[in-house]
Amino acid sequence: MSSSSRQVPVIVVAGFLGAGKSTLLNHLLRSSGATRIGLIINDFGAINVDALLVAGQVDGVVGLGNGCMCCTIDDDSPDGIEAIVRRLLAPAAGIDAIVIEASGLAEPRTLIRMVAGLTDPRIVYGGLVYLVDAGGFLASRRQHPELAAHIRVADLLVVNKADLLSDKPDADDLDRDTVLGAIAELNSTAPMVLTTESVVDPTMLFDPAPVREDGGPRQLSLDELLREDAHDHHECVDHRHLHDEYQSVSFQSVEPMNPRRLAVFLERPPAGTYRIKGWAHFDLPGHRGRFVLHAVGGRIRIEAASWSGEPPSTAIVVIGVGLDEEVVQTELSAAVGPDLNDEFGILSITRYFAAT
Ligand SMILES: Nc1nc2c(ncn2[C@@H]2O[C@H](COP(=O)(O)OP(=O)(O)OP(=O)(O)O)[C@@H](O)[C@H]2O)c(=O)[nH]1
Repeated sequence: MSSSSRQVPVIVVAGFLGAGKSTLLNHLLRSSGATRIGLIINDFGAINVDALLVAGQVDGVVGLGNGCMCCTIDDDSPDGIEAIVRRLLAPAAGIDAIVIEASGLAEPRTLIRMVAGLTDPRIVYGGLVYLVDAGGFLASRRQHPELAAHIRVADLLVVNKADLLSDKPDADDLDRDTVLGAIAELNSTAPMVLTTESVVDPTMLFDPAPVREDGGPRQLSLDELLREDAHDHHECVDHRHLHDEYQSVSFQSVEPMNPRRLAVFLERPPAGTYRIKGWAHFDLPGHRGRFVLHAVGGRIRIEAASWSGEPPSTAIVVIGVGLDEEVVQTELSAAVGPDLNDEFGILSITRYFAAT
């Protein structure tokens, strides 16, 4: 159990592909002071990019790759959620809160049921925090009406990427009032915080008190969910989840990449691509570090990072609908091998460095 005798809250962080869930975890890890957070990170691709990027920075990270945990986790297995939570609760770990980052395609209701169904008396369900990409929300919702149901079950709505919203009359999908109004209409009871870089006050997540208030909207929504007939794994058979439509293709190379050709891949990815994430190494003079790559609905961001003692390599996961795996592999393979005469090729990558 944790250093205190309180129950450890288990918080689920969900949200569509690229909304800012990992950014939120990183923010929590940096800003939670003495609170020790245990992380369970589920990723859709065969390479668990999110967990690999967090592991090494903190203890208590468990990665669950290759499929949404809402369908692939077997509760009774040694790798089941119950067993993982129990491991994190070992007294030596001194964990005060457990945060589960769901894959961007997970079904939040199933995750809530999964956590609420945990029997260990040392934990308490800490609520569903749902991240929304403010810039992509209206378009994603048109494509996936089921996102409305995800927002309805949230206990805390984090509307992230506020920097992409605009007050200009011709802002269309980026119009601030329209976006916020559409989200509020779906869930008027959950508190909504508008953020950039997922900067949320950690006390909004780690105070478990609101969940125990009888009769509050959180408790009611949980009760309703628990009463629903379609239970546990049967739900995966009976219902279509977002991830039924999506595929992921994973690419790895130990050979350095060609920055210019990789930038073209990110800018003009194969048909059906929505999300690209991972890291690359270019092994060029002055640019031998890790380049963390992100593309969400066509928006590209690249960050410089270190290898933290790992051997340099490239690992990229491409997620989308109707992806042709062979095309993805062929195009990424064609971007292997730097051109040492292309002195300025790296600029096609560094131009996407996030302004900080
Ligand atoms: N413009 C902008 N980009 C952001 C903001 N917050 C996060 N991002 C970027 O959005 C991209 C996706 O962020 P992640 O935190 O990896 O998103 P995620 O929800 O974990 O992604 P998946 O796990 O793939 O679903 C990254 O490039 C982030 O740097 C923000 O407030 N504004």
